[in-house]
Amino acid sequence: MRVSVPATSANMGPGFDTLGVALQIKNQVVIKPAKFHSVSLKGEGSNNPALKDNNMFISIFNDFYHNLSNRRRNFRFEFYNEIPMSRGLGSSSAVIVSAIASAYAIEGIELEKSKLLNLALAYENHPDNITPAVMGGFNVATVQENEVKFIKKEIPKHLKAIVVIPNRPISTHLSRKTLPYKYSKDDAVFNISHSSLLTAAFMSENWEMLRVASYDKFHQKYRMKQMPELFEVQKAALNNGALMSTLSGSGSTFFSMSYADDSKRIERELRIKFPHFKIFSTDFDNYGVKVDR
Ligand SMILES: Nc1ncnc2c1ncn2[C@@H]1O[C@H](COP(=O)(O)OP(=O)(O)O)[C@@H](O)[C@H]1O
Ligand SMILES: N[C@@H](CCOP(=O)(O)O)C(=O)O
Repeated sequence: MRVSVPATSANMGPGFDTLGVALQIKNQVVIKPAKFHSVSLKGEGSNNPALKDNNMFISIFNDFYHNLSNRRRNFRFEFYNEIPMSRGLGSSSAVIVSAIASAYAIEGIELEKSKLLNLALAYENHPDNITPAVMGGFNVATVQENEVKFIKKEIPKHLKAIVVIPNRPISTHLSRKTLPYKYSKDDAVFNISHSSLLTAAFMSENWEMLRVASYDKFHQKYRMKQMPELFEVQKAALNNGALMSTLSGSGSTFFSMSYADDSKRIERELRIKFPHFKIFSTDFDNYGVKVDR
């Protein structure tokens, strides 16, 4: 059985804890019944021995598997990870979503995506990564009475994402603690209006409006202060034709979006200016988590 799940870029600038997109950067896990428990890891995290012992995927998988199954079984877990950890590309959401989906799939139990999403909420209480990880596409999401309420929009093929991934990890949990406890009414209105405009731009495919809508006063400047070079990345991406350029989740990755025709040029210019960062363009994912039995 194989489960794949996309990376996600949350917030999209002003949509703190609300907006997110899924990217064609994937983690995959293959799970096979076996005589003994074993783990193999390829790609991101493969140089981290701790992930072979106390792995967040395996502990969530076991929680669900033991609740769903009356049998005791051992498994071989083969992980193929493309999503870098603690870089603001939703690695933790990917783990949560794929672990829950895997436990149901290995027991042969159908799990509706909406139920999977609500189960994932118990592990990550902001819905902006888990929603696109499950559903794919661009999503606006909120939580009401312990349920995720969301609207999804597929992203057309003529748009690309360009990611700039610094070497430095940022823990989402710690980074959230550096944000202000209260905001002024002016800042709140700024973010509500920009986030609403950005959502309307996606829904109506008015891509030019992203150039106006993607600014934020809630989190980016506080987080980007830790890595001031990110302000230069944002400026360079926008000057070279990106439609929007924002901190991805809590960082450290910077996410930009452009027409496909512009993406290679933007990627090239960013690579020249920031040779020490990993930079590439990628498609959006419109499907979300995928289970092959
Ligand atoms: N492939 C993985 N396998 C196991 N655990 C992972 C994996 N990817 C991420 N994690 C867990 O998620 C944590 C990173 O979560 P977080 O700080 O929210 O970063 P991100 O912005 O990438 O979601 C890691 O420290 C690790 O505990
Ligand atoms: N809204 C959250 C998003 C965190 O995304 P991640 O990919 O960094 O986990 C936040 O801004 O804290």
